[in-house]
Amino acid sequence: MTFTNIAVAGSTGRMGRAIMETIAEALDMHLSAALEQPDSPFLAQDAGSLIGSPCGVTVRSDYAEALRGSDVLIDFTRPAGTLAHLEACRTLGIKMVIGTTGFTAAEKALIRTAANDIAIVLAPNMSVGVNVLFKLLEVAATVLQQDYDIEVIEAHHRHKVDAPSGTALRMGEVIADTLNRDLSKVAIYGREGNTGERAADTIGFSTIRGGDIVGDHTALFAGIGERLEITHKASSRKTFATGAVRAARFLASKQSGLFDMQDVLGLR
Ligand SMILES: NC(=O)C1=CN([C@@H]2O[C@H](COP(=O)(O)OP(=O)(O)OC[C@H]3O[C@@H](n4cnc5c(N)ncnc54)[C@H](OP(=O)(O)O)[C@@H]3O)[C@@H](O)[C@H]2O)C=CC1
Ligand SMILES: O=C(O)C1=N[C@H](C(=O)O)C[C@H](O)C1
Repeated sequence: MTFTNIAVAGSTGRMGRAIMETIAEALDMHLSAALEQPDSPFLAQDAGSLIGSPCGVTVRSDYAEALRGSDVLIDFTRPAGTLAHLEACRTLGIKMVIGTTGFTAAEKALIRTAANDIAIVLAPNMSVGVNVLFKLLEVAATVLQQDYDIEVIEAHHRHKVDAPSGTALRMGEVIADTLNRDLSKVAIYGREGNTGERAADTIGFSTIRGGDIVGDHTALFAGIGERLEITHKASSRKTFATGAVRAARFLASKQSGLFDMQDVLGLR
């Protein structure tokens, strides 16, 4: 059997640990590098010891050097970190699975450009359930059209730093695209004070942060006399980590191009 050498960025973070656990369970994957920031207290420690199975791969911050010999980098960090790793991967010809959220439009354009040279999967949510939810939103928006007011509600743990979540924003994009609306013009990010009546065609976003909520997302279609709610609740980060490793496998046959989980799961 041939192994795919996987490097993990943000390796000591919540997702980094879940991804290293999933790699450790996979028969066709090998952890080749574990990356962290230069001030990380985990530098030089065995990355496997963080998940209870030492593996001889130490946590390193010299990413341009540490990445040599890897086939794919799985990156769940922050936009600044991902963009630094992107340049190194482009130089070294290493493919990327990017789960980081919170990119600006300009930052997403940088990722799109890099995908001319390397194959990249970029997705704000790697769970199968959320990617099915995106398809359900297309059906709901197509049938319900402008007679229903649309709101996206998301809830996450107290440590999350970006809002609305990348998944909520993608839900808004899917709905807006289906209805031929421009999300940048119709999105309402929270309401306060004397807001006036709800404007038709807007898509509202509400954010909840608290405790250890892994990730809940609801699309609400509120009409007259009824409302439809489509909800996904993640109860473990394992679902995202499994999706990320599946995305790394998908990239084996790709040399360049930008893909998302709809491509990986055959939902396009
Ligand atoms: N696509 C998906 O399915 C999912 C996406 N996410 C996204 O993944 C990202 C990470 O989430 P989570 O694991 O919970 O976050 P954590 O804060 O637990 O982990 C982030 C890790 O990245 C490191 N990091 C932060 N900034 C940089 C940088 N500039 N360069 C290199 N490394 C950096 C952190 O190091 P340090 O601790 O030293 O700051 C930490 O180890 C978020 O954007 C989140 O929204 C999360 C879950 C699922
Ligand atoms: O930060 C998180 O935790 C998550 N972030 C992703 C997002 O912003 O959509 C996906 C998931 O809901 C967990």
